[in-house]
Amino acid sequence: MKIALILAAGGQGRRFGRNKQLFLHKNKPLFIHTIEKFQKQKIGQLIIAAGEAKKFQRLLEKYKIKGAAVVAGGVERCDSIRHGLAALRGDITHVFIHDGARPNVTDSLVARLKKALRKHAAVIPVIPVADTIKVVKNNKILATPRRAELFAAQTPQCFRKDIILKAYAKINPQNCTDDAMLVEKLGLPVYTVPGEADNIKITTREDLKYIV
Ligand SMILES: Nc1ccn([C@@H]2O[C@H](COP(=O)(O)OP(=O)(O)OP(=O)(O)O)[C@@H](O)[C@H]2O)c(=O)n1
Ligand SMILES: C[C@](O)(CO)[C@H](O)COP(=O)(O)O
Repeated sequence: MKIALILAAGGQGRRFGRNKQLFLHKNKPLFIHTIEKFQKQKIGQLIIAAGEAKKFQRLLEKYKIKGAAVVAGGVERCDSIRHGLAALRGDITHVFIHDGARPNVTDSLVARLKKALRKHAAVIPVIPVADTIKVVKNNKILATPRRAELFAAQTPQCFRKDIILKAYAKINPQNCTDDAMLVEKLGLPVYTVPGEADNIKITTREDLKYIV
C-alpha cells in the first residue's frame, strides 16, 4: 500500500475569522500541527491544497517538512481535493484525504483505517450522533431519522486511488459535503471504522481549546 495524503487546507476560515490553517497555535500554524500528527506514518506523497501556496511552502521549509507538494486551493473543498488528486504520482495506490483543520488525528485512528483498507476500497471514520436529529423545512419537522443509524463523518477519508479518481471524474460534487459522498453516488460501498470524539474540525476560535 503506497499512501498519498491530501491535506485540504484551501478554505478561507470565514467562521474562524481568518485563514485558520495559518493561525499560530502554540507558536505553530494549525496545518503544521495536523501534518505533524502523521509523522510516524509511512506517507508516500504529501499534497497540500492551499490558497496562499508560497506562504505554505515557506512554512513547510521552516518546520522541516520535506517532499510536500503544494497545489492551489479551489473555491469549494471539492475543488481543492480535485487539484490534489491531479497531482498524485503514478506509484500511489491509496489516498487519504484529511482536513487541515482536524489536528487531533491519531496514529490509532490511522491504524484502524489502514487495516480496514486492506479489506475495503473506501473507508471513513464516523462517530454516533448524540442528539436526536430532525429533518426540518420551513420551520416544520419532516422526519426524525432513527438515531441508531445516524453517524457524523470525520476525516481522514481513505480510498483506493482508482475509485476516488473515478468518483471525482464522474460525479458532480455539488452539495457533496465529504469525499465519501462522491463514491456513494458512484454506487460503490463505503465502509466505516469508529472515529474519535477528539478528532474535531476546528471551525471557530472556540474550538482551539480542544486541540490536544
Ligand atoms: N475551498 C476549500 C474549502 C475548505 N477546504 C478545507 O476543508 C476543510 C474543512 O472546511 P471548513 O472547516 O469549512 O474550513 P473553511 O472553508 O476554511 O471554513 P469556513 O467554511 O468557515 O470558511 C478545511 O481544512 C479547509 O481548509 C479546502 O481545502 N478548500
Ligand atoms: C469533510 C468533513 O470534514 C466531514 O465531516 C466536512 O464535511 C467538511 O466540512 P465543511 O464545513 O463542509 O467544509
